[in-house]
Amino acid sequence: MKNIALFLMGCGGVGRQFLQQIVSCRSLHAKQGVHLRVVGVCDSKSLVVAPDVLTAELDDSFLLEICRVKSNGSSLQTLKDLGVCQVFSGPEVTQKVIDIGHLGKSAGLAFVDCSASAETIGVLNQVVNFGCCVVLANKKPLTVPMEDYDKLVSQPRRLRHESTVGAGLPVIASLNRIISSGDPIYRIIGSLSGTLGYVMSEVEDGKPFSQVVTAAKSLGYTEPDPRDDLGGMDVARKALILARLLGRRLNLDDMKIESLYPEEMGPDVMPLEDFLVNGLPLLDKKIEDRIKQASANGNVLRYVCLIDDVRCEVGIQEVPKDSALGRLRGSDNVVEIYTRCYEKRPLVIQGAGAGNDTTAAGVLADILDIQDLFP
Ligand SMILES: NC(=O)C1=CN([C@@H]2O[C@H](COP(=O)(O)OP(=O)(O)OC[C@H]3O[C@@H](n4cnc5c(N)ncnc54)[C@H](OP(=O)(O)O)[C@@H]3O)[C@@H](O)[C@H]2O)C=CC1
Ligand SMILES: N[C@@H](CC=O)C(=O)O
Repeated sequence: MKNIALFLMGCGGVGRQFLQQIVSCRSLHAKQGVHLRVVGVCDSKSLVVAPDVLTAELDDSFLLEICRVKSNGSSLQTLKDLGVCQVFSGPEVTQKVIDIGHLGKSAGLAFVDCSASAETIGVLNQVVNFGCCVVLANKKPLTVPMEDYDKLVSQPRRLRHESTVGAGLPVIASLNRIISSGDPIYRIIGSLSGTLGYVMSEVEDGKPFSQVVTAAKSLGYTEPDPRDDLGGMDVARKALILARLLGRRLNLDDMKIESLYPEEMGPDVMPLEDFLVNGLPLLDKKIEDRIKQASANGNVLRYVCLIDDVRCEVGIQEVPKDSALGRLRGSDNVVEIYTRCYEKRPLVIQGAGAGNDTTAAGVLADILDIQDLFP
């Protein structure tokens, strides 16, 4: 039986779904001759770890208890019946996580980043250096300045990040296959935000913007702060990840990013709760008017991402209702890839582009994909 040791960073909507999928896929994985051994889990403040990272694991009932505690909004410190597991909190957590990476060096260990933090890059770069694998749902480690990015991607066979673009859709895998076949990629165009896709199509159907954004948040489509989606930053990160995969040496600062909310409603000015309760309704009329105007022209609004040899940009565009982008509904993403082989008729990838379930499934598939790197 192949034994894959995992350490999970981030136990929010995606992280919990990931743990639940591991537990529910036990018999399937056993048939495939694989066992996923979760050795530790951390959130923003605490860490729970098995007594011996080389041999022990957090058992399934304990993993489900972690999910229960975290979904109640409690800290890992409130976990009862720890048995032989240990909990750490505060400033020592980061060093403990790095120590675990060091231990995992010989036996094989994958760090799974399901956080939404830019701060995990320090730990990830250290554990990559130790020889660990890294699997990401978190886009931020891939959109750091180039110097840190280069370190993270220095061992490409040990890095997987399918869920960072298009949730569970096979966007990265398809691009990697095209790149390795030597087929030049001329252009990528698409709608890569599940949240903005859902918001635009629901507002088109007559619902208020503020109500639809709140629904997208509760459906698990948005980032922890939906302004990351509404401000275009989340799509910009996805576009940057794709552009860097194509070899472009760009940073987020180089990109033009169009926002659906004004600066005075930004995270540095307005607390999240205030934005959700008071800020969002103030935007209803403006968005509704823009959508009506597009409709009067026979069009719909879509938040579009475009990457070619010179451009890497994201923003709102009016597109014909009956185009591939215009026909998108709900949280679906669509990506069109134009290459020498797909010159006139692009390779098109389409489907659910957000949600905890599909994202976690993408992470799980990435892990099974690197099983050959484990003893
Ligand atoms: N939902 C979706 O459709 C998709 C999501 N993603 C990505 O998945 C990631 C997770 O999203 P989601 O689950 O919704 O986010 P949540 O906000 O629900 O959860 C984030 C988790 O990360 C933890 N965390 C924060 N900082 C750190 C840190 N420095 N180290 C370790 N853990 C940390 C939080 O801790 P605490 O509990 O203490 O706050 C929390 O448990 C995001 O990066 C998102 O962009 C990617 C594709 C699709
Ligand atoms: N918030 C993101 C989730 C996936 O990356 C989106 O809406 O697409």
